[in-house]
Amino acid sequence: MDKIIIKGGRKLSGNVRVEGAKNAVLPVLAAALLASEGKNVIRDVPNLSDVNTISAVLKSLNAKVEADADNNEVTIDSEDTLFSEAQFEYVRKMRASILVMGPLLARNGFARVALPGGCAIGSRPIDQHLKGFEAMGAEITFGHGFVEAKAENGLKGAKIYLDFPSVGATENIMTAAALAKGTTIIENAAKEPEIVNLANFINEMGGKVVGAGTDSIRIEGVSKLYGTTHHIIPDRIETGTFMVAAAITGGDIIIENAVPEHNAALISKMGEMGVNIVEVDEGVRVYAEYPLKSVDLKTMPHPGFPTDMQSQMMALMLTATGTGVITETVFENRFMHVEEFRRMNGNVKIEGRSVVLEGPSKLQGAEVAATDLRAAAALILAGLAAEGVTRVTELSHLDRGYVNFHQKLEALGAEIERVSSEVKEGKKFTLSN
Ligand SMILES: CC(=O)N[C@H]1[C@@H](OP(=O)(O)OP(=O)(O)OC[C@H]2O[C@@H](n3ccc(=O)[nH]c3=O)[C@H](O)[C@@H]2O)O[C@H](CO)[C@@H](O)[C@@H]1O
Ligand SMILES: C=C(OP(=O)(O)O)C(=O)O
Repeated sequence: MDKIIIKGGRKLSGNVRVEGAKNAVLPVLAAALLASEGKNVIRDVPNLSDVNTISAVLKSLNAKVEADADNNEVTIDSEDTLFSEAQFEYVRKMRASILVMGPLLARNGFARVALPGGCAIGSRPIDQHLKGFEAMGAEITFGHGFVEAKAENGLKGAKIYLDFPSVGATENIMTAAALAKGTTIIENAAKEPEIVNLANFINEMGGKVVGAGTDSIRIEGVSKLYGTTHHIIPDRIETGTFMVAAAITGGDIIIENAVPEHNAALISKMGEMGVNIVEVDEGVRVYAEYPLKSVDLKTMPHPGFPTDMQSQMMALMLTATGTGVITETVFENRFMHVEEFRRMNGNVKIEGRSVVLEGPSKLQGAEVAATDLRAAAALILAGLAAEGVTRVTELSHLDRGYVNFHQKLEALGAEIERVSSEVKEGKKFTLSN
C-alpha cells in the first residue's frame, strides 16, 4: 500500500503546469463512441487511472483505443459495430463509466449498463439521465444490477427539464441527442466548463449543439458523426488545488495553463481570505502571507463554488483566523475527510450539511487515510502546513485525478515523498516526528 509522507513547514515557490481536465476527458472519451466513421484523436489527455478505466470500458465495447501517454494523446476508432453492455467491473471502479450510455443508445438503440450505486460522497442516483432518455423515447428497465434503455425505433428529440443541473445527466443526454431524430432542448442544464468542452467536441465531430455554458442547451440530431482531433481543457480542480497549496504554505507560485474564468468562484473566495491571485502571461500567480481570515462558503453547481474544491478549501480554512462555515449542497455526504482533519488537530465539527471551523488550528502531522479523491489532495495540503510528519494512505483515490501530484509539490519545494509498502521510508530525506 503506497503512502505519501510530508514534512510540513516549507513555503512553496516556482512554476507548476496543470494537466488536461479529468472531468472533461472522461465524457469526451465516452462520446468518441458516437463517431461511426474516422478516428478520434484526443489531445492533452492526463495520464490518470480514470483514463485507463474509461479506455478499458471503450475496448470492452469493441472500440479500438491506442494511448500514447508520452504525448498525452488517445486515439479511438469506433467504426465497427459496438457492443451494448458496460460491465460492473468498470462502473464499480469509476462512476463516470455510466457516460457510455448516451452514446451507445444513440449508436445501437440499446444500452445495458451496470448500476453505479453509491460512493463515499453520496448515493448519486441517475434518475435524471434516465428521465432524459425516456423523454427521447427509450424504454427503461432494471434487473440483475443493470439498467437497460431500449429505443427500437431510434431516439427522438424532446424537451427535457432537469430537476437539478446534473453534470452527468446533461452530458449523457447531449450525447444521446446528438444522433437522435429532431431537436432536443435541455433546460436547467449544467453549465460547467466541461459541458462546453463536450459540446465543442460533438460539434467538431459534425454535430449541432448550441447553448452549452448556459442553462438551455439545444441539440439538433444529425445522421452521422465523424472522427476528429480535439484538445481537452485544463483541469480547473487541479489548478484550484495548487492555488490552495501556495496559500496554505504562505508561498508564491505560478500555475501555468490555468484558465482563471473557470475558477471565478474559488478565486473570489480565496481573495476574501486574503490570498493574492493575479493573471500573468503563463496562467495565474498565487501568493499569500499569514494570517489568512476565515470565510463562509457554500458549494453550488457552476458558476457557484465547486464541490470538488470543498475539502481542499477546508484544509486552507483550518489555517485561517476566525470562524468559518462550509455548507455542502451538491452531495449529501462529502464530509468524510473531517474526521481525518481532526486527527491532525483540526478544530472542525459537522453540523448537518455544514462544518464549522474555529481557527486557526495548530495542525499536527498524523497518519491519515484518504476517503475520496479530493480528500486525498486536501490531506496532503494540510500536511504541507502541519507541524511534523503526515502520512497519507489510500492513494488509489489520488491517482484517479492527479498526475504526479507529489513530484509537482516537491518541485515547488515541498518536503514530500511517496513510498510503496516494500520500500523503506525516508529514502529522500530524514523523516521523524
Ligand atoms: C466525472 C465528473 O465529471 N464528475 C463530476 C460530476 O459528477 P456527476 O456528474 O456525478 O455529478 P452530478 O452533477 O450529476 O451530481 C450532482 C448531484 O445531483 C444528484 N443527481 C445527479 C444525477 C441524477 O440523475 N440524479 C441526482 O439526484 C447527485 O446525487 C448529486 O447529489 O459533477 C460533480 C458536481 O460538480 C463533480 O463533483 C464530479 O467531480
Ligand atoms: C467526485 C469526483 O469525481 P467522480 O464524479 O468521478 O467521482 C471528483 O472529481 O472530485
